[in-house]
This record gives sequence, C-alpha cells and structure tokens, in this order.
Amino acid sequence: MASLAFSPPPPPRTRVIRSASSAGERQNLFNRIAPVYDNLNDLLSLGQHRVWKRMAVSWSGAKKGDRVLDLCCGSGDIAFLLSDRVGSAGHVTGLDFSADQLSVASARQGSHWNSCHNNITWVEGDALDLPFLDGCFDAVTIGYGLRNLIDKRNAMKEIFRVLKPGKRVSVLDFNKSTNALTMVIQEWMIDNVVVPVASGYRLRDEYAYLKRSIAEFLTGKELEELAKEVGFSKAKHYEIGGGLMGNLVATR
Ligand SMILES: C/C(=C\Cc1cc(O)c2ccccc2c1O)CCC[C@H](C)CCC[C@H](C)CCCC(C)C
Ligand SMILES: C[S@@+](CC[C@H](N)C(=O)[O-])C[C@H]1O[C@@H](n2cnc3c(N)ncnc32)[C@H](O)[C@@H]1O
Repeated sequence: MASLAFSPPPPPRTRVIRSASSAGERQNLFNRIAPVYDNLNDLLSLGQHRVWKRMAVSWSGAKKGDRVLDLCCGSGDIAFLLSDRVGSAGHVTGLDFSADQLSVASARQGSHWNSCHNNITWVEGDALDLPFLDGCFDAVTIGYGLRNLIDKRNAMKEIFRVLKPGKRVSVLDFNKSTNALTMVIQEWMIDNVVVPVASGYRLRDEYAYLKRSIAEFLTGKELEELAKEVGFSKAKHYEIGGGLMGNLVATR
C-alpha cells in the first residue's frame, strides 16, 4: 500500500534583494556606505561633485551671519561649505537620519584646522518631520537627498515651513532628464562605471539602487511644479554637469 506520508515541497529558492523601498532600509543603506561614501564620490565623479556642491551653496543665497540648514547632510560636504560662507557670526545645522554618516561628518569637523567649522551642529533626525520652529532659517540646502526621500511633497512642505519668507532652498540632485541621449549616458555610467566600481567595495546593490531612484525621481519641470504647489513663490530648475545633474532653486 502506498504511503500516505506527505512531504512538503522544498521552499522556493529566494534571492534577497535589498530594494531599499522603506525608510528603514534606506537608513541601513546609507549607514553601510558611510565609510567609503566620500572616496567613491570623488572617484566616480572625478571630483566634479565638489563643483556642483559649490554651485548649490551659492544658489542658496546664504550669507555672512545667516542661520542655515543642510538637510540630508551625510558626511557634511555642503555643511562645511555653508560654514565658510556664513562665518563665525552665522550657524549651520546639518541634519541626517544616518548615525554613521553623521559620525563621519563629526570626525571631519574635528580634523578641519583652519576655519570656523565649529559653527556647525549635527542633528540626527528625519527630513520628513523636522525638529525646528516655523520660519527659523535664512537658507536651506539639500544635496542628493530629496530623491532618496519616500515622501518628496512632505519634504518640500517641511522645507517651506522652516524657511523665512523671501528665503531660498537649493536642491542639488541627479537630473531626471527628458533628453534621450542624456538618459542613455546616465544609465550607461551607472551600469558600467558606478556599479562595477562599487562592487569592488561589496556595495553593488547599494549603488544599483541609484538607477531606480533616478527613474522614480521628478524631472526639472515636475520639481518646479511641486515647489509651487507647496507654496514657494518662485522655482527654477537648472541642468548642470552636462545635464547629468540638476539644481532646483525655490524662494519662499
Ligand atoms: C555625487 C555622486 C553620487 C552621490 C550619491 C547619491 C546618492 O543618492 C546615492 C545613493 C545610494 C548610494 C550612493 C549614492 C551616491 O553616491 C557621484 C556621481 C557620479 C556620476 C554618476 C557620474 C559623474 C560623471 C562624470 C565623471 C562627470 C562629468 C561631468 C562633465 C561636466 C560632463
Ligand atoms: C546621497 S547622501 C547625500 C549626502 C550629502 N548631502 C552629499 O551631498 O554628499 C543622502 C543622505 O540623505 C540621508 N537621508 C535619506 N533619507 C533621509 C531622511 N528621511 N531623513 C534624514 N536624512 C535622510 C541619508 O542618510 C544620506 O546621508
């Protein structure tokens, strides 16, 4: 007589794909890449990211004595540029939700010897729920941050809330181009340069996420529309870095 014993089928073979689709997964991703983030940015952009960050700071309109906010500050590049710009009479707040990125920023602050980088405070917090009063900043910057936020509209509303009337936000990020050639070049660089280089650091999935995040991002026109919808009086998006990058400048 045939045995009635039932053996369940083996579980399907699964591959863990770190999709980074939730805020917690993204937080883990940025913690993982923190030790190599600065070096990889220099290597992958051939140092150009420093030029784009200077442009973003210049567009923010920050000046001596201002109180300014660098959102999604990561390891602090933009906050350090703002610090030089606002001087010792001003103050910079750098906010990020990755403790490991903030540790790198804080260590770099300690190692800067020739300027007033002691006018920076690092805050571990969520860009979607800012721990600041209404209208308390003279300028806000956010570099390579907005694209990584789950709720971009809410982020723009929060930025609008904490800015003083008449002041600006400068949003630097990858450009989601509508130009077919630029799109091809951007995707080619990520597939054939960025991801292979990052794979050498065992960060393949972390950098492969970049391509998807750009596809899910907003075009320059859409960013301008979003800024106007949440209340900004003026909004203009500039393509930079040969169209690979973009910078939205919006005035409250
Ligand atoms: C600035 C760069 C990356 C920032 C960055 C942003 C993110 O959201 C991430 C998310 C997850 C992991 C990592 C990151 C992350 O590193 C580097 C950008 C490199 C560009 C892809 C390529 C730059 C091309 C050229 C060498 C520049 C040529 C410019 C010329 C003026 C045409
Ligand atoms: C690509 S890095 C950019 C870092 C830095 N601004 C720069 O330009 O080099 C994106 C940063 O956004 C931070 N971030 C992402 N989502 C966030 C959120 N909801 N709140 C605060 N920080 C966030 C990440 O931890 C990460 O440090």
